[in-house]
Amino acid sequence: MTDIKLSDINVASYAPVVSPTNLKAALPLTGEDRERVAQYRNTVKAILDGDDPRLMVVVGPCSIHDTKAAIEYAEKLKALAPQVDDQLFLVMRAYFEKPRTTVGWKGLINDPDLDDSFNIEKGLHEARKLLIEITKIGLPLGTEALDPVTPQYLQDTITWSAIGARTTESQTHREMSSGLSSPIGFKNGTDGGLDVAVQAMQASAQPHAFLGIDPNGQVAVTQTLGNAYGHVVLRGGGGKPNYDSVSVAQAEARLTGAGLSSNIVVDCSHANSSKDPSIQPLVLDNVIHQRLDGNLAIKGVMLESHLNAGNQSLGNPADLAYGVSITDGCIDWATTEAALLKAAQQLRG
Ligand SMILES: O=C[C@H](O)[C@H](O)COP(=O)(O)O
Ligand SMILES: C=C(OP(=O)(O)O)C(=O)O
Repeated sequence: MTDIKLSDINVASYAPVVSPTNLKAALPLTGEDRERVAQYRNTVKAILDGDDPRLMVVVGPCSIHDTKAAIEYAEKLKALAPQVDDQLFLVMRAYFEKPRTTVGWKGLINDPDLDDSFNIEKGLHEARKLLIEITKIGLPLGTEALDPVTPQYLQDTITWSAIGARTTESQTHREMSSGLSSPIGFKNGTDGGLDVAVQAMQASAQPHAFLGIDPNGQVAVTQTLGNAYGHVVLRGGGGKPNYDSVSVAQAEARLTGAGLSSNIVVDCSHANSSKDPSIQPLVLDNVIHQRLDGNLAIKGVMLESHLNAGNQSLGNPADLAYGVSITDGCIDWATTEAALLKAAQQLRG
C-alpha cells in the first residue's frame, strides 16, 4: 500500500526550461533599447497622469503566429508613427499568450510550431527575439500577461501590459500585476461587469507576497510593491458594448467612487465590435468624438489589426494565408492606417 501513487496522476511529463536569466543572456536587451523602453513607459505614465495629452493607441494583431509578418507590420506602424505622433502614442500589440474560452491554440509561446508540439522553450526564444527586434525598429510594445511565469522572461521589453477579461478576477493575476514594471490595463469581465476590473486595480495597487519564480527560475516567495498605474480597459461583454459615452461616464463614476484615478482605455474590438472587425473604425470614431467633447478620462484605445483583414482557421500551418490572424478577426493595414490618420486629424481640431 505504501507505493500507491497519489500525486502526478494526471501529469504526463515535466521538462525543464531555460531560466529567465539564461534567456536574457542569450537574447539581451541592451544600451539604447533599454533606454527606449524606460522612455516609452514614462510616456504611458504621463498619459495616464494627464501630463501628456496624447491618446495611447495599442494596435496590432490579435495574436502573433508568424514573426516575419509581425516585423512587416511593425515596419508599417513605425512609418506611420511620425505622421500621427503629435496626437497619438502608438504601441504595437504583441500578444503571445491567448486565453481561450474553452480550448484552442494558446499562442506563440505555448505552441510556436502551430502543430500541438508545444515547444514552449522555442516559443519563449521566439517571443523575446521578436520583442527585441521590434524595440530596435523603434516601437513600444503591449502584451497580455497571462501565464504568471512569463513576465520574468519578457517584461523588460514591455511598455504596456493587459490582464484579459477571463483573468481580471483572478487573485494570481492581480498579485502578478502588483509586481509588473509596466502600467497595466484590466479588462472588464466577459459578462461586461466592471467591478472585477475596479477590484483588480485596488488589489494590484497594494503590495503582495506570493509564490513566483525568481530570475534564475527558482520558485521563490515574491514580495511586490504594488503597481500604481493600473487602469480599466472597456471591452464590452454580455452581448453589449460599453464604449458609448454613457458607459464611459458610468465607468468614470465607478472609479472615482472607489477612490481610483478615472483612467480608461477603450478596446474597439471584442464585444465592443461584436467581434466584427470592420466595426472597429466606427468605435474608434465614436471614442475620438468623446475626447473632442472633452472626455479626458479616455486615455487610450485598442485596435486588433493585421496586414490583411479577417481571420482564418488553423488547420495545416503550411496552408495559412500570410498576414491573416489565426485568432480573432482583424482590420487590414490600409484600414488601420486610414483610421489612425483620420483620428489624428480629428484630434487636431
Ligand atoms: O482575443 C482573443 C479571443 O477573443 C480570446 O482569446 C478568446 O478566444 P476564444 O473565445 O476563441 O477561445
Ligand atoms: C483576449 C483578449 O481580450 P479579452 O480579454 O478582452 O477577451 C485580447 O485582447 O486578446
